[in-house]
Amino acid sequence: MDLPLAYEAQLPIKAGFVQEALERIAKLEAALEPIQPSPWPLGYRAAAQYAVMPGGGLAYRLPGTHNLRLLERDPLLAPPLVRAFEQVKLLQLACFEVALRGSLHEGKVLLGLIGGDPKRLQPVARELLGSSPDVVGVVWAEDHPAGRFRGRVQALGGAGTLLEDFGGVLCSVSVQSFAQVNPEAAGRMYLEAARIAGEGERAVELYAGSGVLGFHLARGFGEVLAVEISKDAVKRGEADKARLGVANLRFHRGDASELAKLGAADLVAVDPPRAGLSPQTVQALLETRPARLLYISCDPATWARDVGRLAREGYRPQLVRPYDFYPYTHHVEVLSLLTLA
Ligand SMILES: C[S@@+](CC[C@H](N)C(=O)[O-])C[C@H]1O[C@@H](n2cnc3c(N)ncnc32)[C@H](O)[C@@H]1O
Repeated sequence: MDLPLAYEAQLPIKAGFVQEALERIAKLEAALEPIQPSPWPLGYRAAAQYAVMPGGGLAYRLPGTHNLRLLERDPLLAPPLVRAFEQVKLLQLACFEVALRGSLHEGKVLLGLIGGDPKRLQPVARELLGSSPDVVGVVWAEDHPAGRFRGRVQALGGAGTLLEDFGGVLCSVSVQSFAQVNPEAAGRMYLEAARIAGEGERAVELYAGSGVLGFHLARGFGEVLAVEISKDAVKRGEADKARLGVANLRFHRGDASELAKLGAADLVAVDPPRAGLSPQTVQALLETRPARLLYISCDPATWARDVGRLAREGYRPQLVRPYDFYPYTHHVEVLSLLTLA
């Protein structure tokens, strides 16, 4: 049996990934703040995706292969998702993948069925919604070459969103667009991000998702503009803004590289996907030259590439803190603040 590394032993290794990326890729010397552990080493995940086994059951796809490993249980899942997993794994599902998104705040789960024919999946969705105390909404999504939830999405019944607590701010989550998978760890990070971002007249948040960080920044800035490409995320953000009554946060559906057209800001915050900033977005940042740049990343290598590039143009890291959002995986999140020298 493979015994995983004890949780406490994983933390210095992950902090080491970030330190090494900073030194070897960004070519910068800077002391890291201590890594922030996840509040829960197991049972932390509020979102997960599985392949559906041809004869039934849920499986992980082994990295870099088409091989599947059938799962009896998934110890990383948070309690509401554990119960949903137990129900969903017993269903005969004529689809390719399932996605679960839960809320720790509400104790409920949304289910996404990916691939197959939505008409054929409708009866099983209805049956699940009628019998499950945990699964409260089901959507179908086309199996799209550009990735999960990039094509058509159709509601099969029940709720489309749930409310989740991210650092004391209740924001909506859906199965088809991004929200952090470890809400308690992420909530701590959003609070620290807003603290180090400080105050000012105007902040622009790029790669904003539904604006969870933006709601935190809106306490310290006169106006926050949240820029996001996903229609579903912006729709959720607009609904959250109305529910929370936050008048000084605005959403702009568009590409992060449009920054230079969006007006001056005291602070620009970025939280890109794993690929990091596009060359056009780096260019736009260098044209805009905000005095403070908050950079949140889920990939230390692309973060260090971008930080190295920005450092050659005068930015210096003032604070770098790794966060462990993903215990028992090799992933690590980085919170950083760069300022103009
Ligand atoms: C890592 S998520 C961060 C979301 C948000 N900051 C949060 O904490 O929930 C990255 C987000 O960037 C969005 N995105 C990806 N490419 C983009 C682009 N070129 N311009 C704007 N947003 C983009 C994705 O849809 C996703 O919501």
